[in-house]
Amino acid sequence: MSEKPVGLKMEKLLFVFIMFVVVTGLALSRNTEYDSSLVSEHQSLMGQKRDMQDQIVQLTDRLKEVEKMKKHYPEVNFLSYKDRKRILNSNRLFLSRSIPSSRLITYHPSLQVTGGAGFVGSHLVDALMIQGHEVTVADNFFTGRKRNVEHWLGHENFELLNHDIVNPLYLEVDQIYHLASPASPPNYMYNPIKTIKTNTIGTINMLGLAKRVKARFLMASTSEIYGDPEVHPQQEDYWGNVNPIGPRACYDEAKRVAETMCYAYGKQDRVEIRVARIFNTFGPRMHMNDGRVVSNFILQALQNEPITVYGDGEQTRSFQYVTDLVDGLMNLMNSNCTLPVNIGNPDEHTINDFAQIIKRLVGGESEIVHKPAVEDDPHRRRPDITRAKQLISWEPKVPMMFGINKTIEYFHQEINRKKHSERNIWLPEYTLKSYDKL
Ligand SMILES: O=c1ccn([C@@H]2O[C@H](COP(=O)(O)OP(=O)(O)O[C@H]3OC[C@@H](O)[C@H](O)[C@H]3O)[C@@H](O)[C@H]2O)c(=O)[nH]1
Repeated sequence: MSEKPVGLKMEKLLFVFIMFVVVTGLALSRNTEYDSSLVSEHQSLMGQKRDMQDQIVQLTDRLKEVEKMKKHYPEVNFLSYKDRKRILNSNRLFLSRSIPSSRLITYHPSLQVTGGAGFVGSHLVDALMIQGHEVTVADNFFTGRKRNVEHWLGHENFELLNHDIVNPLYLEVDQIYHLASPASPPNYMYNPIKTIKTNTIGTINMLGLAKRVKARFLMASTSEIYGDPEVHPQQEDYWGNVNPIGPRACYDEAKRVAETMCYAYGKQDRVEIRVARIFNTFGPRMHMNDGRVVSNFILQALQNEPITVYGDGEQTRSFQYVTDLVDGLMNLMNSNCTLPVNIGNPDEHTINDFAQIIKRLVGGESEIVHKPAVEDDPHRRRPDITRAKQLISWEPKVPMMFGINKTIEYFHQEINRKKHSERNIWLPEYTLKSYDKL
């Protein structure tokens, strides 16, 4: 056996040692890299976690805000589809070839209130909604306001259409409350032609709709059809005393012809009609610029301005609170009575008395002043409500002082509004309890 030289052995040993060092070094360096990549991965995960936690906090805050904004509707009665008299044939409108498809409205409410965003209309909407009906409002916002029905927007039983009834409207309804028209003398005199069109063409359109879908139709007529009455109190069979070319004629005569059209459709086309002759009415949600005596006097007294009595103030009016009127309209609609019915409170006052009452209830420094008399202003007005009592079991319940105080409260809030966000939404005065009998 040949002996390897020592130098060669040493070389080998050195080589093995170097290899050992190199391999170990490599292995060690790989471990370190592995560890550092784990650390950076961990750090990035922690970063993501923090981001997500921030996002969760932000989302939770937003959810809380949304919860705050969530609409809470007044509680409404639940009526089955059967009780709602809902029309079930959802294709019925589409089968009619005479209706342009752009005009088709594909849902099927059971009640329609024209002028439903107005003062009286919006209170009626409240009552019908709380009873559990599906209500469609058609309003052109000439004197109505979205705010009056804002508390129902988005409710599944409610629909609001920006629609002027001077144009035809096609939808499927069981009952039509036709209230659309300016009602305050300054408003209806401001645009007499529009007032005439709304009450004539608009009424024809709505009667046409009632005829097509076999809906019952209630016409909101007025005590003004009696004109400056020569009979006192006014019974429904009094024919009235109207100046056909005076400044009030656009309203008085248009409402008279609207009544005539109702009875013509009733006779010729068997439309089920109801006619309410509405006497002076007041309450919350009257417009600040309404111009009628109740809102004028309250606003003047609240702002310490002179209370303006037109003429000698010895003319009389009988004032009803709006919820009484709404009850009367619904009683009439659901009765068998096809005769015109006075809906008003026979509690009669001179305008001078009325100015004193408002001044006393509001307080303040206002003086009562007299302004020139209004042309053709009726001298006396008081409803005879015998027919309403007998045929629709209705009479007013709300004492005038109670109603006036509520109206003062409303106008007080209204004049103290400083920002648009202060909505002054007058919530429904009806609750489910009002309809215990349902
Ligand atoms: O600031 C005012 C406003 C009105 N008045 C008087 O108060 C009386 C009532 O006037 P309103 O304007 O409130 O109402 P009117 O009775 O003239 O008409 C009303 O009648 C019944 C409804 O159908 C209508 O809402 C409306 O036409 C009138 O004699 C009027 O001249 C004032 O003395 N001062």
